[in-house]
Amino acid sequence: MTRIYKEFTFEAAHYLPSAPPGHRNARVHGHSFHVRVSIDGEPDPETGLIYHFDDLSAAIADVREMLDHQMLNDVPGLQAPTLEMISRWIWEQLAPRVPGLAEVALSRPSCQEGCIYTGGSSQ
Ligand SMILES: Nc1nc2c(c(=O)[nH]1)N=C([C@H](O)[C@H](O)COP(=O)(O)OP(=O)(O)OP(=O)(O)O)CN2
Ligand SMILES: [Zn+2]
Repeated sequence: MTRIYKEFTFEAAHYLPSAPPGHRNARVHGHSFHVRVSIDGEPDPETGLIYHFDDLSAAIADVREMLDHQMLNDVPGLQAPTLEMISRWIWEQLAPRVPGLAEVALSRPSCQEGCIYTGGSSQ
């Protein structure tokens, strides 16, 4: 198995509805997010490609457009925009059009924290 990946960044605002009133996480604030999207597979013997980066870039651009400079809480499906939920949401957008999707790794470099979603159970 071979893994390829593409990275992108976006800036967005959010608040955490679960935070207690008055807590700083309950107030609207912004973050810079970094995302790495990974695909597993075997290179096609003819082309040498698992999946063309141009196709991955096109799928990522559509997802980025929905997140960049947005209020994440207003994005359908992101009413609780934690790293856990955003990484899962990115997976759900990409999975129908990216064969072999293996991992969505989302981080906030300024906070030294992140989340890795690899699909599977929603429990
Ligand atoms: N398990 C999780 N815990 C928290 C999340 C999360 O997504 N998953 N998110 C938050 C808030 O978004 C909060 O803004 C993050 O706060 P913090 O870790 O304190 O980082 P900073 O506010 O210091 O980030 P800066 O960008 O450096 O200001 C809380 N918990
Ligand atoms: Zn935050």
